Amino acid sequence: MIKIVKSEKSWIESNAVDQLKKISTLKGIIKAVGLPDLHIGKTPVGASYMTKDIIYPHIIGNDIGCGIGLFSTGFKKTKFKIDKSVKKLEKLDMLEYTSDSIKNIDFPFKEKLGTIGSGNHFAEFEEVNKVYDEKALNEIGINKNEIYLLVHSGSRRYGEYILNKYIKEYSCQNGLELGSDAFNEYMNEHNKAVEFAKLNREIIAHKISSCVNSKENKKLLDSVHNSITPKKIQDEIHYIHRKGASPSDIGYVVVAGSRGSNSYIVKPTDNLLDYAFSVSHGAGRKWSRFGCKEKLEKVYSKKYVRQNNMKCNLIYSDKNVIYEEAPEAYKNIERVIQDMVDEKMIEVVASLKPLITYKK
Ligand SMILES: Nc1nc2c(ncn2[C@@H]2O[C@H](COP(=O)(O)O)[C@@H](O)[C@H]2O)c(=O)[nH]1
Ligand SMILES: [Mn+2]
Repeated sequence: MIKIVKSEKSWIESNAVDQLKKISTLKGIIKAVGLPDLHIGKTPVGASYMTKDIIYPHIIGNDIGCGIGLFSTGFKKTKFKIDKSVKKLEKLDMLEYTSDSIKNIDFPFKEKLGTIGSGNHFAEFEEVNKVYDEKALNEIGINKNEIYLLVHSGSRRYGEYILNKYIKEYSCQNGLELGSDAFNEYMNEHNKAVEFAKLNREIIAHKISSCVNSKENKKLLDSVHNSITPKKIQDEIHYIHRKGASPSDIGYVVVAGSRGSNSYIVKPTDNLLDYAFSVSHGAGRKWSRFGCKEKLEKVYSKKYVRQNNMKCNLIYSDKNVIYEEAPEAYKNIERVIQDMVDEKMIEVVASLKPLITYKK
């Protein structure tokens, strides 16, 4: 019932495993899976659960629909001017009202559409670093000589509003029973927040691409890592709760690394029932946000903050992200990927190298 994907070489903090074990005791939880990026959170991140006849909104938390999208830019590697793009992006204010394009959209909190949000949410220009499966890359529509845009963001205040409403009205531990009004209302709002978050990533990609005068902005991949999704298994509907976990049943997904490491495009194996149809969504935190500044302040020079050893440029407004979202605060992405390859959960398609990370 509980499965932790881990090898002798990888590290998962015991507190996160304890958190996962506690959640697995909730009524109706059939399966609880800790993926290689498992780490502590309000509920553990990097986890996936399968339930029947009941759902638990607090497990997936407030950022309903958070996910990762990959977009084309049309820039050839050789033509992409990093310094020029950095200068343009430094002047971009994502909080500025988006445009007439969202005028007719009917969503609560729609003024937040097109904003990235704080913490580890980002938009990042990538070059294809290493190709492992050329055929798969062609199938996705990726040209190894071009530049791509990775966007990680969610439903902003909308998801938070939905979760707070359900926490106030219902007990987290009791969950919402299938067939109840609360279940139907939550799922209805949850599905809208998932759509909101997807649209948000598209608008962010459009704004960033326009800012650097890209001529193309096609969505190639998109995966949601915080959601509750129905899944038919042997004619019975189950509910997959993913908290910082990507679906294994939608085709190719991106597993994010950090702004100081590669990210990976992977192909999940078919029918990962034992893993609640999920794979890792990222590297996962090694350090909690608290304490990062103390650990890194004396080590980082001003120059290194702007451009790290991967030569990735950082654009930020909140100084705290320098430390709290530092590459050092995350686990080793190569280990996370290898653990999933060894477990036969994924095949690697390509790695992406970060060039510019925008966190404003
Ligand atoms: N390529 C980048 N990946 C990053 C960056 N900051 C964080 N991350 C990765 O994203 C996941 C997703 O986080 P979550 O909030 O949804 O749990 C995280 O585990 C990191 O591996 C970045 O700047 N660039
Ligand atoms: Mn996220």
